[in-house]
Amino acid sequence: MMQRLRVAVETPQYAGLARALDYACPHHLPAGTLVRVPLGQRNIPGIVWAGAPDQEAAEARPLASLKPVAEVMQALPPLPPVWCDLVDFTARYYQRAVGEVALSVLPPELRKLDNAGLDKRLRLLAKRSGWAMPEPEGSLPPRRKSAKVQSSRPGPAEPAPPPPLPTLQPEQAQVLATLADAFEQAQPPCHLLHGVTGSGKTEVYLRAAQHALDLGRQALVLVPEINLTPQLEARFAERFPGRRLVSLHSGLTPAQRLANWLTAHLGHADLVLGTRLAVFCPLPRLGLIVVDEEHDPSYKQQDGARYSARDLAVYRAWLEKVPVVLGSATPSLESWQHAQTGRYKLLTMAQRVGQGELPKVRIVDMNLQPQPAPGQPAAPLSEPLLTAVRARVERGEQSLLFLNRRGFAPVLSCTACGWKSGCPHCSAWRVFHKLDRTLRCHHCSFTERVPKACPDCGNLDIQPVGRGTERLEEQVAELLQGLERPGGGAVRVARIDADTTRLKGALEQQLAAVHDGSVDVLIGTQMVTKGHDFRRVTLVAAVNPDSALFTADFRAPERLFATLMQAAGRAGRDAAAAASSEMWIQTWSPTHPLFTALRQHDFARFAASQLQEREMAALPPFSHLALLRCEARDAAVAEGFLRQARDMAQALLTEQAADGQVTFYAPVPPHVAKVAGLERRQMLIEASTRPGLQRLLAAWMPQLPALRGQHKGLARWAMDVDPLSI
Ligand SMILES: Nc1ncnc2c1ncn2[C@@H]1O[C@H](COP(=O)(O)OP(=O)(O)OP(=O)(O)O)[C@@H](O)[C@H]1O
Ligand SMILES: [Zn+2]
Repeated sequence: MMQRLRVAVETPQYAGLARALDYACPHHLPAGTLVRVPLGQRNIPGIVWAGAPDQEAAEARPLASLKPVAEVMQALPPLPPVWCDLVDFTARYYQRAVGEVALSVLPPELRKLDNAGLDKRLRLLAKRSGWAMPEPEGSLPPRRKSAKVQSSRPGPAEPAPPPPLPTLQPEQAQVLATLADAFEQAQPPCHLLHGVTGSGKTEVYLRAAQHALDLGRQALVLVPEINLTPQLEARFAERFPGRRLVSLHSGLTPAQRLANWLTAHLGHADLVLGTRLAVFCPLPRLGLIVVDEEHDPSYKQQDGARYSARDLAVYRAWLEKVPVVLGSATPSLESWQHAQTGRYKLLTMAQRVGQGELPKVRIVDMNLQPQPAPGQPAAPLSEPLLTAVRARVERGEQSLLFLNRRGFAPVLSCTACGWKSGCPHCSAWRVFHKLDRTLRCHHCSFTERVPKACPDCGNLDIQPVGRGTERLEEQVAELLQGLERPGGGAVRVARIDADTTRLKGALEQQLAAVHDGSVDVLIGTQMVTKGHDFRRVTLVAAVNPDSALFTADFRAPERLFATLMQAAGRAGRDAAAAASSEMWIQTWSPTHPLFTALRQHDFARFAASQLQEREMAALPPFSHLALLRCEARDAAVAEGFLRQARDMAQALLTEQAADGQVTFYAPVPPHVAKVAGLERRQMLIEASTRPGLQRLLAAWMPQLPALRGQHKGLARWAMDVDPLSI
């Protein structure tokens, strides 16, 4: 007999098809089953969704009128119920259609395959990896409770003997004892591991993962950036020979990503390391979630469903009743506040491994430095900093110079008429890249050759203004010319940023050169300040951190503090050299309290003062924000839409019983107002309670598509719940 099935399919946000669609099927299919269903002229992938049939839809579309499911993807076991719950929650919380979220977090390759194609892939993978094919009915391998069963399974490679384990530091041992308890609890708490840089957090993750594996479970480890996965992968692979380890991030080929996802979903992977998208990886034996550098903004997805993988990891751990560890030297103020109120369990590691000291912070007051002669570019490094770098080179130690701006110069300017290299499509400058002599817009990618003469007045003298990493590299190499390394040979300056690492394998190669000591001075963007365990770096310098001090975003200080602490943490990681390690800051605001706190390595004090300010201003975590963004060719259209949307919301609020206060701010342009020819505007909504905000959004968002017709030229809009930058 035909049955009614709800199927989640990917529909555009504005189609208004927020719910799953109904189809007919001759037999019952469990929720989570992958299917292909007809929609319009095509067959598209979908997922059977649980829940009571929609009364209204059932009346409007009787069973007999429903289209049948086109194909059941029997080759794959259904996605587990907790996975569906996580997707449901994500869709509800971040105000997106369930089908959109569900399908967008599957490997893209999976969505393309039919059952035969998938079956073929699975067989190939099973053969290559040496495991038995799943039963066609899709039964999962049973949850293994004992380690004995586990180890009898063939691993991917000939297991090498595991390396000897380091003796735990007392703080590490204490943290691990607490975590061991958590594994025993029916509903383990969320842990915030606040460990200073170099305190051995990774060792804690490794041991906790070991614990999960010993229980026959899988561990999921999230890192903020792709470029941190290879080194973490190497550390885990070395620690767990014979265990199956897969990574999940957007840098994999589609085929690799599918294979790794399948390995995890079928329960064959013991460890999954990945970036934010991995939080959705189905894991039938999940036993532990780790979120490394939990404060990192990369955990927030910036388009589609703008989810926070960190927050979802906490929710998922709660759903699956497994321990979760959020680790950071500079926790987000949201997590820190939860730890203060006892909602999260705070674990602290205040000591560096081997009693190593944290680097001494030196502030260079740029107001006191000699100014360049008129017409001359300013020197990138102040005299005292340059002297310190030279001394390191002569001692055979490494220095890391951090500048968060790539390219040669952020803008080119005509010395005669003042023309500047603006982007014709954006309200931004185009950056001068010297290597290929281009002007590139970092917002819309519009690229042109550098003009030979000023396009406005024909003057031949066009000069770079300001400095990016490419220029810093050139200038520093010049400043250090003639210097010799201890063993002989000229000083070597290298640069690592998004431009030098475009080619596959380039980053690994460049990092290897730093690790093996063939680089003396490393110049880089934020990319090099995170996570790396550089053993020979004894000096880190923030060349120009000031711009971040004075932006309008209320999170700017929190973010700058985290970045600088993390950068400082790259210095003196070898306990033997720790005492002479230094973090240098060149600034025009040397008395800024942020730098004072940094000097004392006092995160707690900094956090307390920030939280106090946030509380007074009713900002997160003391309020809850959503940001309605929209884009149109004409700014007035964008603003008109936002204003009408606001009126609608205010009308809804008077209908709803009050659940705290909700405040609407006026529509404003974001930091970069125009991108690729579209004007952007945004409206901030601030609510005193989370349920109050959620209730408003749930009633309001479905009404927005109806406004579209009244605002001709509106390109798109999106709601950003818990926005990270405003
Ligand atoms: N118990 C230990 N005994 C000896 N060495 C250890 C121990 N724990 C960690 N280490 C070593 O100390 C160094 C720093 O540890 P790790 O990279 O885990 O620090 P971290 O807290 O993750 O730092 P960051 O936050 O800066 O990334 C590593 O080289 C690691 O191998
Ligand atoms: Zn542009």
